[in-house]
Amino acid sequence: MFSVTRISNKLCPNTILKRISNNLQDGKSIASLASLSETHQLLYKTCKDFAEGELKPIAAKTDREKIYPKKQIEEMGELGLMAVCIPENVGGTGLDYLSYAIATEQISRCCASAGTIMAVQNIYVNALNNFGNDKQKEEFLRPFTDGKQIGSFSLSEPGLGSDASAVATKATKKGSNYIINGTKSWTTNGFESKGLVLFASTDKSKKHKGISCFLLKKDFPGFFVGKKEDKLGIRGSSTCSLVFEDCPVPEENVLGQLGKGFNYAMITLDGGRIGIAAQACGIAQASLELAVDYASKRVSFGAPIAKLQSIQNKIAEMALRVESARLLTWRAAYLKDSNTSHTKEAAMAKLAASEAATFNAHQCIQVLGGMGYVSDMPAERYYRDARITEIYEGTSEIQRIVIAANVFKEHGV
Ligand SMILES: Cc1cc2nc3c(=O)[nH]c(=O)nc-3n(C[C@H](O)[C@H](O)[C@H](O)COP(=O)(O)OP(=O)(O)OC[C@H]3O[C@@H](n4cnc5c(N)ncnc54)[C@H](O)[C@@H]3O)c2cc1C
Repeated sequence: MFSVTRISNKLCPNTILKRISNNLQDGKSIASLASLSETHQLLYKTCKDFAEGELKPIAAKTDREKIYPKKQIEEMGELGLMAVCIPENVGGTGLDYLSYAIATEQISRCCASAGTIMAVQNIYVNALNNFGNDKQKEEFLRPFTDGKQIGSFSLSEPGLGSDASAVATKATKKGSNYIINGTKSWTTNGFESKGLVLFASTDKSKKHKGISCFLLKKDFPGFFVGKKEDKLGIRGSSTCSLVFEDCPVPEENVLGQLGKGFNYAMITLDGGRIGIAAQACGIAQASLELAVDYASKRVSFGAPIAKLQSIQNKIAEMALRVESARLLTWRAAYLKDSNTSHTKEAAMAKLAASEAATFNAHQCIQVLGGMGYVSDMPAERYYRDARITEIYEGTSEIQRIVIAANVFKEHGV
């Protein structure tokens, strides 16, 4: 069995990713889109080995029994995967976004549920890091970097999803507190998380300019967790509604500036979409690998089905889609790392990768025939897991709107 402690001790006194982070700071090499730096290759191999040793064996049970993979998430925390792009001085791993994309793909290739938990946790810490003050970082970020405590990011409501400006949850100032009332839906990690980034309206008349962002702990009075949703896929990751009934939040828990919540959500989701694109690449890659392996072994009409041109066409198309999607994902990460605008590129990456994941999982089942349709093989799980990547953090329809708006802008229209 792969051991986090063993590999950490062998390679460095802290965690392997911290060592990688030091290499990056030494300026040894910067990632290019054509070939990964030595550092990123080492990260890739570490995450791949971990995921194959620790996540692949539990992925089917995690899905079937809807189990939160606590031990494995804590190990991912030890590896530095729960705060990948957070500076070391607040407990993070201090790596770049390309590293985050590489790591998320490898985790999701073996267990998409773990990939979801990791992606949303990284969104939570990134929001804290980008918009929080020092005191908020000490309370809501540092203790959330090692996988022992995780966080959630709650924007959606029963009446809002794609239209993120329609926040109905209210935050009313009373003395030195804001009193929160309302219901949030679809909160990933909502069942296990101890910290929450919450969006609520402090001034409904200002529409999206009246949305603010708050930091909450699970034990605040008036904060209730609803039932876990019974989902098609990513069943090891919890999705819950959250209910707030006269929940007092101290005014020092406003994240950033009042009325800037909508901007913060959009900026955070630009980065988050790169993570979901990477997750989708992982599912697309796993589907391709399974189809190739099966096609080389399954004999029909006296020869492996890999010899059939119709199977070869499917494999070619699957490989093309996942490699194209990965390049778009790495490009978006590279632009983010270069502090360059990446809204269009993140939307393109998410759109291409999520559609590659659903396409590849669909074709994988076709290549496996009947064996693709039963849970003895992971193809049907890939098919179910892939589907969410076209929905959360902006549906495919919304990604197309974002891309088109940016293309028109580029052309001065
Ligand atoms: C498993 C899961 C986990 C999630 N995790 C989180 C989380 O952690 N935090 C969080 O805040 N949210 C989360 N979400 C919510 C998710 O982001 C929303 O479900 C998603 O944004 C879509 O919103 P909706 O479900 O309200 O669909 P709607 O917005 O009602 O859309 C329904 C359909 O209409 C289309 N549509 C809507 N508006 C337009 C338009 N203007 N043009 C074209 N088509 C349009 C959509 O593309 C979609 O096909 C999660 C959802 C799921 C299912």
